[in-house]
Amino acid sequence: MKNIKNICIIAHIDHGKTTLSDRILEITGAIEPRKMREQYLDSMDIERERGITIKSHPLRVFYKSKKGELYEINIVDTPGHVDFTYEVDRSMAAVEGAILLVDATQGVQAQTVANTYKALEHDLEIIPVINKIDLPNANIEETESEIEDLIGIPRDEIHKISAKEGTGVEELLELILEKIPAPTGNESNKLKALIFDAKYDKYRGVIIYVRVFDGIVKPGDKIMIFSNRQTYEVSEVGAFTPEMTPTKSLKAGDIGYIIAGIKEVSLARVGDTITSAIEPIETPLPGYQEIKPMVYAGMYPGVPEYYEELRKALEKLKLNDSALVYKPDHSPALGFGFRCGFLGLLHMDVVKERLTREFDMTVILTAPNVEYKIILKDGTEILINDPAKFPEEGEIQEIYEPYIKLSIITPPEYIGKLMNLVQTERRGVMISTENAGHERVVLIFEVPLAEIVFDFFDRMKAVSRGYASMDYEFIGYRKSDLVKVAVLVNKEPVDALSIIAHKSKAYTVARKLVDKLAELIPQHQFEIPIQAKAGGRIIARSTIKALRKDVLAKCYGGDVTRKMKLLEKQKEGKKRMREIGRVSIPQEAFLAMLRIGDEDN
Ligand SMILES: Nc1nc2c(ncn2[C@@H]2O[C@H](COP(=O)(O)OP(=O)(O)OP(=O)(O)O)[C@@H](O)[C@H]2O)c(=O)[nH]1
Repeated sequence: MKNIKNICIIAHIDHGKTTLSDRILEITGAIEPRKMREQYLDSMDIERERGITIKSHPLRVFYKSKKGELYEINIVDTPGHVDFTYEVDRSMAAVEGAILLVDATQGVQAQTVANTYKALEHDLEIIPVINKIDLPNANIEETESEIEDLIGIPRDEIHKISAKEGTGVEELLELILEKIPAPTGNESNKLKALIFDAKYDKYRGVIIYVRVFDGIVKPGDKIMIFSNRQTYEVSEVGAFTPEMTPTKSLKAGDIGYIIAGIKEVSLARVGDTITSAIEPIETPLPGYQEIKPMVYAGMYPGVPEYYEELRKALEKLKLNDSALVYKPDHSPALGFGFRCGFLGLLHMDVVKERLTREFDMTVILTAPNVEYKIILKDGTEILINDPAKFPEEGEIQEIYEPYIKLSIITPPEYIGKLMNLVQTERRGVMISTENAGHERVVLIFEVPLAEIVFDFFDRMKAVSRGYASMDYEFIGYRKSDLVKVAVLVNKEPVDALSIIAHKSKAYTVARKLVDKLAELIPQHQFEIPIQAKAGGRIIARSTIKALRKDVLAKCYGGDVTRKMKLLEKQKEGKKRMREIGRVSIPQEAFLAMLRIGDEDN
């Protein structure tokens, strides 16, 4: 087993992870250069379009060292987005070492630091690597200072490469052999394997990505998934070369996949342990957690009759997305739908896009929310993630909201604007600042999660001209002074539009919300008042003036087909509207809350 090395690559988006993997595949001759791109990059369209990799395949290559010894190197991917922190953690539990890859033109970013700390917690051996040294604007010395200051690795240990041109990549492979410890574990022990990812395949069911710590697993074996005690018979095991290639077995130290007729990914969750059904181990691998959603939103079919279709689509999505949770819900305004939980806003967008692309479903999503903990006057504690279901003010004793530790890395010139954004606009409190090299500062804040789930990322990028990067972690619930702001359209409450706001901001938020709604809801034949109500009082009001014009008036004298077209167009538009009382509310209005910051940008 001493000739196996298992590693992950920690890198910020675009710092060159894929390019480095490609080069390694090429150098080790795992794949013909001509075939490489299409084969390796088989991730989802959405990921490509947004320029992020949520997760790609692990890789297994064989490398003959300069001394002539043959090694198996397994490279596991770590997703580069804060929504998927738990998956990063589990991927790290599957390996013994990490390559910390930093772009010489961009320097160290927040996510890179967070993931490096995580690697240190897992006791991984870290090899720091500066990439893109071929570029004329590479700032190698400054990047070295940043790595030294932020991570505490001396600069003479930092390796330099150009993943694009291949410079230093072979030396990097030698460094991996030299520095990364071989996996420990014993083939003759009982089977103990960690699930670090799972994908759903239409034809083959769930494909589990595993790291075997002890024992051997092969086709025909009966395995058990530890947390739910379900047993399955293994039909295939294999390695990622990079395409899935069946092997006779997977042994202690190996990374590979198992197929065992599992029907949905939620039965084989990331972090769970696989053991033998005949001779199970007693204690599972540490670190398994049920994934908990951070952000919730209501999801309703664009047309009410499509409820059943939406239910089926969500069921299918859930087959390969174990982090998605949903339960049936009903809103007086929007009818039957679902309350869905997501890991974060990126995850929410991915789900929404997949519904559109893969199932041709248009959905109405309400503004995302965090989950509040409420202590009622009678002492009961409840968790609420839907503002519409907030108890009456008179029943509430105390409200607690989730807080996060937010770290932002930025060039010093943007400190003022960022502090203003976090402290003045988002109720954040600064905890510390620290210099990293000469050109970067790390700012640490504590902020309510609710304040960053909306448009924080975009605002941060805007005020820092794209230079700041962020990362956050959940730190617990804190008592807070919050109120529900309900919205009435034409005197009727529209539950799906209600929001939770801090008391100090309720007036401003309510004002902006009613104004935005007045912009987004089209004029009708009558005047429509839009009111915001909090603590039993109307705190803001806006009015949509009555429409006097007849739509067909402008067609006067025109031919009948033109009139028909116009009416047809109106009908199309109506599909995306919801009738609340006598008022048609377009889908955008339900996300008005997300857009009230638009004019400040
Ligand atoms: N000049 C130069 N460009 C590089 C080098 N390495 C990567 N690049 C370029 O940097 C860009 C991003 O590289 P990727 O390998 O896609 O980065 P990544 O980290 O995999 O990005 P994500 O998968 O989106 O997280 C691409 O345009 C690469 O061609 C290098 O050593 N030199």
